[in-house]
Amino acid sequence: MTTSPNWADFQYEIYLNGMTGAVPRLPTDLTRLEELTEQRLGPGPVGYVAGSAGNGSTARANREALDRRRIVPRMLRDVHERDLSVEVLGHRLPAPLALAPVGVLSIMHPEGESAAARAAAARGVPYILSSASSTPMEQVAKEMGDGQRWFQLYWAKDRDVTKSFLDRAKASGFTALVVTLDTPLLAWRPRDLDQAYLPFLHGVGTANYFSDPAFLAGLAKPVHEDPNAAVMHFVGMFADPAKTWPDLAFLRENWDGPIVLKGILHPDDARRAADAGMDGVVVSNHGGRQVAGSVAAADALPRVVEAVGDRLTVLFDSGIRTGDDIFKALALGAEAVLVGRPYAYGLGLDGQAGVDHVIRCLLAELDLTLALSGHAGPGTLTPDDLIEETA
Ligand SMILES: Cc1cc2nc3c(=O)[nH]c(=O)nc-3n(C[C@H](O)[C@H](O)[C@H](O)COP(=O)(O)O)c2cc1C
Ligand SMILES: O=C(O)C(=O)c1ccccc1
Repeated sequence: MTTSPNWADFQYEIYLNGMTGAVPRLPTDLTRLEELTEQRLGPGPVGYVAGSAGNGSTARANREALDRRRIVPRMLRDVHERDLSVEVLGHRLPAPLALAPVGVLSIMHPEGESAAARAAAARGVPYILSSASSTPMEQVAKEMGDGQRWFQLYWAKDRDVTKSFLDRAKASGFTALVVTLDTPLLAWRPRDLDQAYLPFLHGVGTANYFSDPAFLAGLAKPVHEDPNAAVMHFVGMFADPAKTWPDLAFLRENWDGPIVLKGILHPDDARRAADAGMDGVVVSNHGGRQVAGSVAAADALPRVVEAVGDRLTVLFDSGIRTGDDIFKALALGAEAVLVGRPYAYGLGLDGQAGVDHVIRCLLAELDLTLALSGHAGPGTLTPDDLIEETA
């Protein structure tokens, strides 16, 4: 009995459609989406999505660390029936994939996070809604039906706002909480600086705040009377560089479901997460958008898995672009991966259908890579399935 769809069927579907002359609306090599999106949407919004910290070396290192690891395929291991499903945080997922929290998605498409969330829900893939979404969480939740939803928390300075977000997320059916720790400040991002472009200064990505009673209580005037003051209030409070490990107790007390800390790169921080009663970590450097010169996420992953793999759920993101990238992250010990920019570009190019395309390409390619490498599912992957090339 398989609990997961046959993801590789997408390949047959494409070739069958080709018999009537149809080709996919978007490229199946997802690394081409960034350039296409830039051609269609122009440099402003795409610059924000594609941009990273400093001179881009962290984002490049993320790719190099995945590329440097090569798969060693095994033969004659009966892979005719495959199941990509995995158990993550007490839920069975149809594949080891979730959509990463990406804020301000209305700069990519008018339906923004709602369209991405619907695409994820339709494939059974968890959607992690950003605190900085363009649409209030209640609305996005409603559009997801019974799709799995996790809420990403930007841990605000103001306790009342944080508490209010947690209560709203709970009431809207979000099951897991993903707390992003690597963005207590926005990093030095030259592409945004050179364009002097930050979406939320234009009121994009503030919907959860501007619809929040605790946030609104801190404003002297209603948002429509003084939108600039509201934006400045958001900028001053959306994150808090003064937070320390003991502060996690507040989140643990106010959230019943699993809590995952996002942005963990050091094994000692992973151990502290476990000691603080957290349920998981996302090994991530925010897609290279925060610390310029940071360790590549895939290079940090094995040490974190070694430190806490037996105690915590270890997830991974930063640089995943293909099915074989997912294979590699799983072989290094991640239980599932998140993908960020590729689905944002899919959204920009073709709305919900574009996000669906990205999900199907990634999982079809993962399925085929597993099969061709001698694996009927993620469960048999080990670090031994990779070799690391030396320069
Ligand atoms: C445009 C953009 C906005 C993002 N917004 C958030 C956010 O609101 N919260 C968060 O935790 N991470 C955010 N991230 C980081 C992603 O969750 C994820 O860590 C990263 O995109 C993974 O790398 P990848 O883009 O190479 O897949 C954002 C990333 C991008 C590209
Ligand atoms: O741009 C980002 O990477 C990000 O995480 C963010 C932070 C604040 C608002 C929107 C997105």
